[in-house]
Amino acid sequence: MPRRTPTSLKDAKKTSIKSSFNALVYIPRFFKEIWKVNKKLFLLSAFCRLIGALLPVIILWVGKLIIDEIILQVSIDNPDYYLLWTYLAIEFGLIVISDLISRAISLTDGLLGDEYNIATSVTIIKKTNKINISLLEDSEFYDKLERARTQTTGRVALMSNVLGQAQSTISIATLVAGLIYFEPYLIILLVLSIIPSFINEVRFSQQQYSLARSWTSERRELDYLRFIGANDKTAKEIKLFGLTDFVVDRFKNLSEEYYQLNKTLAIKRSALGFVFNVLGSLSYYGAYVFIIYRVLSGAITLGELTFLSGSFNRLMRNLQDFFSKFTRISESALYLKDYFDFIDISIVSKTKEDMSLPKKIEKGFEFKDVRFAYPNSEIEILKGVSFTLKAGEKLAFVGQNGAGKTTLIKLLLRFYEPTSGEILLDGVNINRFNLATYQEFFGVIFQDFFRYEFTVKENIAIGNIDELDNQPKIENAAELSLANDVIAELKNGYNQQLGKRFLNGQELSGGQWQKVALARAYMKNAEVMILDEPTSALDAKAESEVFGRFIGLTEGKTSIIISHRFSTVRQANRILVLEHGKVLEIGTHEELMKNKTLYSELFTLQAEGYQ
Ligand SMILES: Nc1ncnc2c1ncn2[C@@H]1O[C@H](COP(=O)(O)OP(=O)(O)OP(=O)(O)O)[C@@H](O)[C@H]1O
Repeated sequence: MPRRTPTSLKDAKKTSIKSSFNALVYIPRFFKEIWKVNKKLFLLSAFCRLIGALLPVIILWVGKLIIDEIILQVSIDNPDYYLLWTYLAIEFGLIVISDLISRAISLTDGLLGDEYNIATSVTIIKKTNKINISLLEDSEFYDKLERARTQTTGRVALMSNVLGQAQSTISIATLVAGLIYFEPYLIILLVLSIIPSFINEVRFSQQQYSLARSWTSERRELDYLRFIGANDKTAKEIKLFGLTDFVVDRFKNLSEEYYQLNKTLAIKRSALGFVFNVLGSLSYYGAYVFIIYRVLSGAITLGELTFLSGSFNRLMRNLQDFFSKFTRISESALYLKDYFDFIDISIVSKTKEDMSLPKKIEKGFEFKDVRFAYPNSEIEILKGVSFTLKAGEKLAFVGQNGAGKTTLIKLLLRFYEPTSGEILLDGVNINRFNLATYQEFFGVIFQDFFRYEFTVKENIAIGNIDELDNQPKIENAAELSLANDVIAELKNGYNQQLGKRFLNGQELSGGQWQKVALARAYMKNAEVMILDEPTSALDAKAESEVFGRFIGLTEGKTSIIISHRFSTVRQANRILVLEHGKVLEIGTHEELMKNKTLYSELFTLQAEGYQ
């Protein structure tokens, strides 16, 4: 893992305040998405918030009426308490409604948040699937994906905050109206009490976001270290090689760095926050003194005093909350930008995908002087590769580790585009076909196939998930790949959960996993079959049997086999020997043996090893 130069707080300040305000433009789109998720719930939440916004001023007003009524009744000879008890009953009713409303708000927010969460997770998974592999392997892009993925809870909080903000705005407007009606001068004190803490909040939340953002890849590294440090897959090596301290030190050093930067920021934020809050309290008491003075001079009633001081206090808290939420919103809106940036990534092909795929391959594939370097890499992996894969032919790729065999497959499958040269199918450049339908053409098992911790049945059906319920087809595929013997030993047969992550899961050996994965290749009747070292973990007998079946079954089918075992390779119609990204030789086993170059040398070497 290459480490970047440590990011300081200063570096982290790069994202400007302006950009945080700019990010607010994503809010309407965000709400459009939430609206689409559940309209009824959204309307219910908005309605509750409207009621919740009006209640504070009404409660304060009823409080004023109660006090004034008490004073009135105390001062007269024949008191009548009917109105007083009525006011009290109304206030009680309002308090009950207020509680009900706030619970309804958190309930609707929670439910809406959960639904939105599910919807965005699905969107991210679907989008990731559409994005080209080359982009997924790019670390900058990966960081974007990570931010989009991990900020799901942040987005839910954002929704509550924005809705809460709308509620606060109405609440504030009604309280301000009351204040203006009785004592307009109080507004000046209110503004004075609020501005400093607002500036403080904006500044620090901005820095917080910038810090978190600039540390995306380090946080990814921390996650990775946490994963390898406490994981069943790595436990063997970590214990055996005594790697615990190495991993712990690396984790501690990196997290300590982040912790320190965060700590500095948090301390500064709290200290300044305290100072500004004291300023706020000062102005509140200034207002209080002013109101008391007005009562003493007979300008306003005691009831109005409670109303005004209550309104002022509430307003100040509401405004502080409003501004701190505002900064939190603009901070989360920046994450929103990451999310929309991710889902907006253009997946339009650079070329016109206007040709229709042949129903059946007529001539075959042709690589014409294909050169290729992986994105962000200077190293040319393929250096002018030319060959043909004829329709119905079985071609084997042979070559040393890193020669570029798998890379050839990745180009054929259009995971990447050649840097120069072209790949043709029946004379048409493959990038002229619709990508999804083109890829449908292939049945591929990679050497680093994924071990899905699902049931055996699902693991096999992954080769053609539409056939998940087609048990005979799954069993047939398992038989062809020899996985049926493995499954026969499992307690729950085809329904056995694989892997150790979930309850009652059963772990398989490397070779057993390979047999299960291999069965995927037989799940669809693909035009082209590609097996990239599919038998490396099988014992010699099993391998020969697997290949015997494969050859028999794919008779007349175009296929590619990559293998380091020459007993397998020799069964192919032709063999392509790749060396340092170039075609060294291509021909039948007999032809290559006669050539007496790399193939015959390696074949003889391996044959001797078996004697
Ligand atoms: N995603 C990638 N980004 C950058 N370089 C890569 C990537 N994948 C592979 N390479 C590099 O490309 C070269 C060829 O890799 P490739 O997997 O095609 O070799 P191979 O012939 O299949 O090897 P093996 O027999 O070990 O499977 C290697 O040097 C490897 O480091």
